[in-house]
Amino acid sequence: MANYFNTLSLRDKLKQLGQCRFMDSWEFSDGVSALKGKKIVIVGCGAQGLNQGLNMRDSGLDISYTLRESAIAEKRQSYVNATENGFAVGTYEDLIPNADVVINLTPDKQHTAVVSAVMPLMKKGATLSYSHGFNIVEEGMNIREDLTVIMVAPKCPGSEVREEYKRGFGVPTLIAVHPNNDPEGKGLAQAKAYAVGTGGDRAGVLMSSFVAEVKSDLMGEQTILCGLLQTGSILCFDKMIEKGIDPGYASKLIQYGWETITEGMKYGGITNMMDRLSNPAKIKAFELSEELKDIMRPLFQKHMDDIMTGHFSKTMMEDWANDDKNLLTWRAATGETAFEKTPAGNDEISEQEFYDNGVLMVAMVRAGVELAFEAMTESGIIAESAYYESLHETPLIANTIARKKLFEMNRVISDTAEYGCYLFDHACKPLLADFMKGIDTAVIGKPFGNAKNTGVDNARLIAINKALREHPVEIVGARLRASMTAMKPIV
Ligand SMILES: NC(=O)C1=CN([C@@H]2O[C@H](COP(=O)(O)OP(=O)(O)OC[C@H]3O[C@@H](n4cnc5c(N)ncnc54)[C@H](OP(=O)(O)O)[C@@H]3O)[C@@H](O)[C@H]2O)C=CC1
Ligand SMILES: CC[C@](O)(C(C)=O)C(=O)O
Ligand SMILES: [Mg+2]
Ligand SMILES: [Mg+2]
Repeated sequence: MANYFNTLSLRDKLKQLGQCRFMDSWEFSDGVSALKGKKIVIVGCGAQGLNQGLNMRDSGLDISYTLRESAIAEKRQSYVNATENGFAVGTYEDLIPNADVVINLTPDKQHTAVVSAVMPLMKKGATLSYSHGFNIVEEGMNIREDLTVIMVAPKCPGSEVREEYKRGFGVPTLIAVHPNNDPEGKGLAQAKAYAVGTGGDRAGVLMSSFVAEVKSDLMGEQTILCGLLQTGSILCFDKMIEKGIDPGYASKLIQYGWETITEGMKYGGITNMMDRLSNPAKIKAFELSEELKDIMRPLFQKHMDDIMTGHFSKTMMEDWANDDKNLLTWRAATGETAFEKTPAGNDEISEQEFYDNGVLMVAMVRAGVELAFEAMTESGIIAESAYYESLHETPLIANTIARKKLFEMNRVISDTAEYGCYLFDHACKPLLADFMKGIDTAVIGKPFGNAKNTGVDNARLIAINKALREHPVEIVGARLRASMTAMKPIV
């Protein structure tokens, strides 16, 4: 199998990378009808499998789960997830031959083996679905010609897919039909119905391509979404300890700080997050983030380049072939970091204090979101997609750190995201070593500035506000957030 993206002509690469249209809510007026009464079988019952299945069943669809025989025999967690929630569970032989739609929600590493096993059992004209296109785009998996191949990719962790649905809403979702596998022309209707089933249509759906999803998803998760949050957590924590801040306080400031400051960003973009700081602190955060952008830009560009050329996927697949040696070593090392091992203290930290004492964290978030967005859009990924994979998803990942630190984040995200996160983190920490030497508690751990002297230069403040507000991620973000709010009352 050859990397599918690399087999495309430049023209086709650019066409598929640039495929992205924000769909109107009227385009979902048929609801789940294209899937109503169809036998839908999900392979795997993990982070995405369980939560997508629960939503689709609540939306009136016929859902059952197929698991590998060992998972059923040993009553593993996936078996418990499915059976405790009242779903029928069976082997591939039991369920796949009657399935109209097979949804592959196993880890990316397993896709070639799983798809090779289920494909011969699938009935003629059935549909195979993914929530991430790695297998098709990076591994070049060829699917039987009579099968339709679609993708419905929620832009968030599985836990949020369920929580948002229960709130009567959904999470932004990207849908796609593989151009090589749409023999009956039904792929789009089924993908739309699936997005309605998970609640994705209520939050906004991007009509995209397998290629655009893979390249943007990999970039987001490696850099701002997971990689930089991991690097930032470790560096900020270690700096506070070096400077004598109470370890319990430092641990708490980081663990809950990302969630709090990115909540401000969720509502009003980088502009609002920065506006939560005092004027002198905002100017300092802007200066730090400019410096961070200059230092980290080549690393963000390298990740984007390695994703585009297939170098990243090639090296990760080498680790798959090596029994995940790197992944497992890096996972264990993360568990040993001082931040991970220091419990959060009992100090009360007010919402505003997370901003005031976390100026460096604000600067890191701004730098990371803008750099990721810039690297993606410079490479032909459309702004809407780049927004979801940078600014939009950062607060959702920050929530996982608030639950149980980096361990929880890396458990909830896919193994593919986890691998890329460590790769970025290992390159980024040394890159920021000199920068961190100049950092003290004025920007992490203690309030910035002197409460008695809050004066700033007007012209400088105006120029900074303009730069923040006019960044393209803010322009597209304001539009997308407005349409998400407009969609909510339709529910
Ligand atoms: N994690 C997330 O939030 C997101 C994930 N995605 C994508 O969704 C897909 C699923 O990822 P995720 O939910 O993280 O996966 P998980 O690791 O959470 O779940 C994997 C499931 O697959 C089963 N499984 C593992 N290996 C095999 C195998 N060889 N054969 C059959 N079943 C197997 C596991 O069961 P058992 O081991 O018991 O057999 C488990 O039920 C991936 O393509 C991922 O990129 C997309 C968006 C976000
Ligand atoms: C950010 C990581 C992710 O892409 C996701 C939750 O969207 C993943 O692969 O887990
Ligand atoms: Mg993702
Ligand atoms: Mg991913």
